[in-house]
Amino acid sequence: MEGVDSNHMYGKELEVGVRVVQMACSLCQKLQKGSVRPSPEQVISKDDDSPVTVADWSVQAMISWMLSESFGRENVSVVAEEDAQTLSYNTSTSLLASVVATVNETLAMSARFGLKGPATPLGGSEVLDAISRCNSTGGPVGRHWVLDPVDGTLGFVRGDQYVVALALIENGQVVVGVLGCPNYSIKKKLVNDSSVLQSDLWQEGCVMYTSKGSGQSWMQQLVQGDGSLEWPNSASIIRVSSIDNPVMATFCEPVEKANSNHSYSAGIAHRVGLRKQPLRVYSMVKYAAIARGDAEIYMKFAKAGYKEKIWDHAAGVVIVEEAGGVVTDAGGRPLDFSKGVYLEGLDRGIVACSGVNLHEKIIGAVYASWDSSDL
Ligand SMILES: Nc1ncnc2c1ncn2[C@@H]1O[C@H](COP(=O)(O)OS(=O)(=O)O)[C@@H](OP(=O)(O)O)[C@H]1O
Ligand SMILES: [Mg+2]
Repeated sequence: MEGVDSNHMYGKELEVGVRVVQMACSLCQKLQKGSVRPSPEQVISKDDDSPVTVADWSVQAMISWMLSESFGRENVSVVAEEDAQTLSYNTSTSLLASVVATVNETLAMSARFGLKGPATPLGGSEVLDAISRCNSTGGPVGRHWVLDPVDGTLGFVRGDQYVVALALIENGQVVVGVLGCPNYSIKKKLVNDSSVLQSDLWQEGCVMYTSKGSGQSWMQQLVQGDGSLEWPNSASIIRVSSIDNPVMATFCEPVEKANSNHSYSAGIAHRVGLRKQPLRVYSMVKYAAIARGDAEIYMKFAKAGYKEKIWDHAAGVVIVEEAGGVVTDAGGRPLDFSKGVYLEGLDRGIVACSGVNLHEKIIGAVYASWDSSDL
């Protein structure tokens, strides 16, 4: 019952990654549940109409700062979703103040997560600097951290599923993946005792992680309350589902029709004989569900012209693969993380499956139906 330890390849990167993602989840939970939950005016619309909140900027600042501290600023290249422009406007003083307060409150808990915080609280310019440093564009050479501070921001704002996603790419390959899922519970063992509420048997939130080539993905509980993170820790190996009969399979897809064509995926589902209603879930929790065997298929077919970003997939893909699953584009080719910020050359969409049989069926159905679709 122990997680991958620091003797493992990428041991230090994995350990620091898990620690900072745990800390980031704690930050997000406080914001999502607490009195400081973002008010509507603190949910800002970006140029692509997607929302951004204090949580997105605070997580990015905190993780960027911690990675620099742990590996040396000059060695760290981070490709991440947010920039600091909006926060730097004169009109954003109170927004920046909220971010700075949230970052410092979180960094003050560093010791509980086995990390070292700053000697004195960070100022506004240091926080802006930490966010802006994550402007790397990645590429085929060297090491690049890839961060989606809050993936599924809509889910976060609505009190639903979201993740903190951190990955490390080395020479174009995803080598470490960490997914923090604050609202995706771990089911504890069922207890045959009527005095115990079943709802008390669920532990809130989990963190999944892996390193490439380990052949194993792991899941641990989210640190709750005043708890501390132990490492190597008590974690469980997760494995994809063994179901390969389409009749029994569950498929998941994005909640928003704007992000994936629901009627096209329904057509694919019909062709391969999937019977269950789709599980519509915000964020990379869809990859998490495949990795731990709660669903068998994840399909995403974005509108023509939309370019998928590496931070929306990197951590989820490696965790699914190491848990025994298959992830490709809709043409059946591996996703290419070596081309910078975007998954360049992506063919039609993304298909993640628990095994090769289901995967072959879905890809076959895409080839058989694409020309008659309006995508
Ligand atoms: N037009 C369009 N098409 C496809 N994908 C888009 C599009 N616009 C945005 N995005 C990206 O989708 C991320 C959310 O994807 P999800 O799978 O979680 O979708 S959904 O929220 O469940 O509908 C979302 O991630 P976050 O911004 O981190 O929430 C975006 O990066
Ligand atoms: Mg995202």
